[in-house]
Amino acid sequence: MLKGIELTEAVKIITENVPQIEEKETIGILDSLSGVAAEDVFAPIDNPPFDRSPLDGYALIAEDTTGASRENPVKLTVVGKLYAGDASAFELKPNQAVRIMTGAMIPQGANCVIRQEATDYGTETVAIYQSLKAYENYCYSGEDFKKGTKLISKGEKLNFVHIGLLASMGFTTVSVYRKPRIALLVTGEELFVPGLLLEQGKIYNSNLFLLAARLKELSITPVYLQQTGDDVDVVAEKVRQALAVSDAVITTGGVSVGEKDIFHEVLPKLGVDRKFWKVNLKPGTPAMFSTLENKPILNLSGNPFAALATFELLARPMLGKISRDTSMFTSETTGIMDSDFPKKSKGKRFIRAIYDEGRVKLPAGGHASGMVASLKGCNCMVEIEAGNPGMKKGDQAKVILL
Ligand SMILES: Nc1nc2c(c(=O)[nH]1)N[C@H]1C(S)=C(S)[C@@H](COP(=O)(O)OP(=O)(O)OC[C@H]3O[C@@H](n4cnc5c(N)ncnc54)[C@H](O)[C@@H]3O)O[C@H]1N2
Ligand code: MOO
Repeated sequence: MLKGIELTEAVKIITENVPQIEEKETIGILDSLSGVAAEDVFAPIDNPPFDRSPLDGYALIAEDTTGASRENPVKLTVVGKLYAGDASAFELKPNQAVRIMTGAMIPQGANCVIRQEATDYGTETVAIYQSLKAYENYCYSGEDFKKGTKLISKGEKLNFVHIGLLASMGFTTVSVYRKPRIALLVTGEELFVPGLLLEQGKIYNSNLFLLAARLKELSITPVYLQQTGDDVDVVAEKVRQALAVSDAVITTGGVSVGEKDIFHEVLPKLGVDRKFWKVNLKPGTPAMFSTLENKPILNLSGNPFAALATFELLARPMLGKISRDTSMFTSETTGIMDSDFPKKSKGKRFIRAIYDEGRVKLPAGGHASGMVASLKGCNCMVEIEAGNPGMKKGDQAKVILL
């Protein structure tokens, strides 16, 4: 088999040849979940916007409570009541208190709040059973964030915390980079749509669903999902259609050396600039990458695990670059093998596995690239370097987290 390029080289070629999304859009904050901030966001207000009570109790002047205890209470005159949401018009004088609820503005002149449990709950006058220090039980305006603070930086991926924060600043919309539009096209005359009764020689198309679901997990909704046979002209037309509506096209099947491995004919027909064919890894060796008018086409192997492995290794860096979402890049760790895994082939190999607190377990089922069932429960791939005859129990393994 023709020698391919190394994985690092393949990733470099991909990331150097895909454009980043430049278009920004202003969308509702809830719709921005998992979007990438296109601008810095500065707080337009202090939060909280006013000094407020953290307790249900009485706002008062700490100096009035000196020496107060249950045996020796201090009596203060209650001059009014403040609920959360009330605008305070009070100006407290010595020996006065205001009945106050959690979240209400602390009135002018008061410098602390006593919890109601340390009083007699009085309405005209209140007995104070405890001595307080100035600014005890006191929430300052701006203690969460000050007006002008940069709370979100351009390039940050927005999660539920960012969205809560945007709301707490009073924003209803936020500027994000447009989400990438990804097209998925799977090829193969043998493919049947799930739901139809299988005929002899046919299999259900699982790749389209596997990869579409994976994209969704990565917070990308594919814009084009198509299954087609092995007709070169039809596939070429579908790729054209897919490119017209997307930022990148990912396909599976038809990239190896068989007579129906049609992408060798489809790509020249489209007039693409093919950047590589074959990467020195298993599964998914015959992956191909091209660009057409600056848009990437990534052709992955048809075997479901090969498609998934190369999606993780090649498509995710591509998506990371396009979307500017750095969490799209896979992360690595190391773990100790719980069992042996002998490797026959000489080249680099990725196997499915389960990473759990520093240990790497292998699933019970088979590891062939056409096998899907044993993928269940797997959350990583172990990278076994070229030349390594296999992993032994107790070996340290390089783990790519899925
Ligand atoms: N003589 C050689 N034969 C093969 C070689 C080789 O070097 N010399 N390489 C093998 C390797 S490695 C791989 S990987 C496969 C890759 O083939 P393709 O990427 O061209 O994929 P297909 O032939 O179309 O399909 C492979 C396999 O996967 C099944 N498949 C395809 N699409 C789907 C789908 N959407 N859902 C589920 N399963 C799918 C397909 O039926 C095949 O069984 O080539 C080897 N051959
Ligand atoms: O490259 Mo393939 O190992 O059979 O998926």
